[in-house]
Amino acid sequence: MLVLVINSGSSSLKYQLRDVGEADGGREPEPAVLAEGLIERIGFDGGPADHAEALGQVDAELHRVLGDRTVDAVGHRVVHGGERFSEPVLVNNEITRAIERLNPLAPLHNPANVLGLRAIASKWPEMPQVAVFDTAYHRTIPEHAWRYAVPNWLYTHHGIRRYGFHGTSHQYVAGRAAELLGIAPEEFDGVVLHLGNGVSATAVQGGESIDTSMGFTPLEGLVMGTRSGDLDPSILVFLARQGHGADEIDDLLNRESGLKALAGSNDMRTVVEAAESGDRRAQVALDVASYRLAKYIGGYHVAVGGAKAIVFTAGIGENSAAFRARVAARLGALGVLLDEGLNAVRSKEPRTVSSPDSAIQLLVVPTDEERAIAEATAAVVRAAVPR
Ligand SMILES: Nc1ncnc2c1ncn2[C@@H]1O[C@H](COP(=O)(O)OP(=O)(O)O)[C@@H](O)[C@H]1O
Ligand SMILES: CC(=O)OP(=O)(O)O
Ligand SMILES: [Mg+2]
Repeated sequence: MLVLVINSGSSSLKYQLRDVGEADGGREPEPAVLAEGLIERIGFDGGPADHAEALGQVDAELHRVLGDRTVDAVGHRVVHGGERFSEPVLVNNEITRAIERLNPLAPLHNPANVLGLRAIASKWPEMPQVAVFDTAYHRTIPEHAWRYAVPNWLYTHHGIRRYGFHGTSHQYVAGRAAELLGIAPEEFDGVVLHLGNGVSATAVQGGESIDTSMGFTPLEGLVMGTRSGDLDPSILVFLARQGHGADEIDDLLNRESGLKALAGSNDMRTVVEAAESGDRRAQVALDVASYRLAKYIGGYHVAVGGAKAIVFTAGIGENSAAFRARVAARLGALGVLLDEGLNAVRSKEPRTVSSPDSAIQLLVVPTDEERAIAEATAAVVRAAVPR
């Protein structure tokens, strides 16, 4: 089945065309990537006017690759699924409107996801479309972990609770980690660290998410490329009283904070290089980021009743041996021992980077959100349209 995977951002559209094989009882072979690309500057000078025009460009590229074969289904990454969506769903107008109603909860992501859904529906009205939600995997988080200690109307009226994000990645990576350990996914107890531009950690028990560091929005939790993560909420009140507006505070915490604020760059490669050549701000940035992460790992080790593995994934987790080493060095109290030789190996394969004496295994498992979305899309469409 040919599945087009769409990850729409507010001014960008990432796509990938995958050929997903029929499940034959065993593990599916990895779906082949037939085409992929990124269209940027949507709505800006030099770029396409809107998402519909961007899709026209994708269509032209697909024609070139496919000849007279056609796309069978489209799978979308949708960041916020609220409380309603705990599984990937086949999209219709009502579902699209339900996703649109969640726009205020993820203003950076969901409006673009809705544009993508509508653009495809008007271009290919008969095309089956599936929404795969970042929040879905975290629907198993128990109330003691998702509830904020605030008056209940904030929840009942505004949906203010913790949702969690990057779920497609956390679920995929937890499954691959279980495979590497030689156990079933339902037997996996561990901590998954998605360290990309956005950063989140998830406590996984029995293969399910039981806690995660992002909350009501993807701002809570760890230090990220440009996001602050946790801070005292009174800081916002203080800034508001000083006359800073909501948009300015939003910008400050979402786009001007994190590594960018601490070290002058949101790119981990640049920060590590600067730290290694003696830049003190960069060293402090790495200390803050790795210390905060180590505290979450300790907390989640307790939450899952003893982690069997700590798993690194995404751009930084997969590629930055230096950052992994800094995190591991702070986990001595858990009996964690990094193998420096294994940690230095560059590879695209899931692998162990701890020494055999480590009390908890350290794993590196490359994530593949597009693959997970393509496979989920194919499964939903096959179940809905039996052949
Ligand atoms: N070889 C590398 N060494 C260190 N950091 C890397 C490397 N490659 C990518 N990164 C870091 O990964 C981060 C981006 O992660 P990624 O998962 O691609 O983000 P996103 O998908 O959220 O845009 C950046 O901080 C980047 O510096
Ligand atoms: C939800 C989120 O933070 O996504 P990203 O890391 O792609 O920004
Ligand atoms: Mg990412």
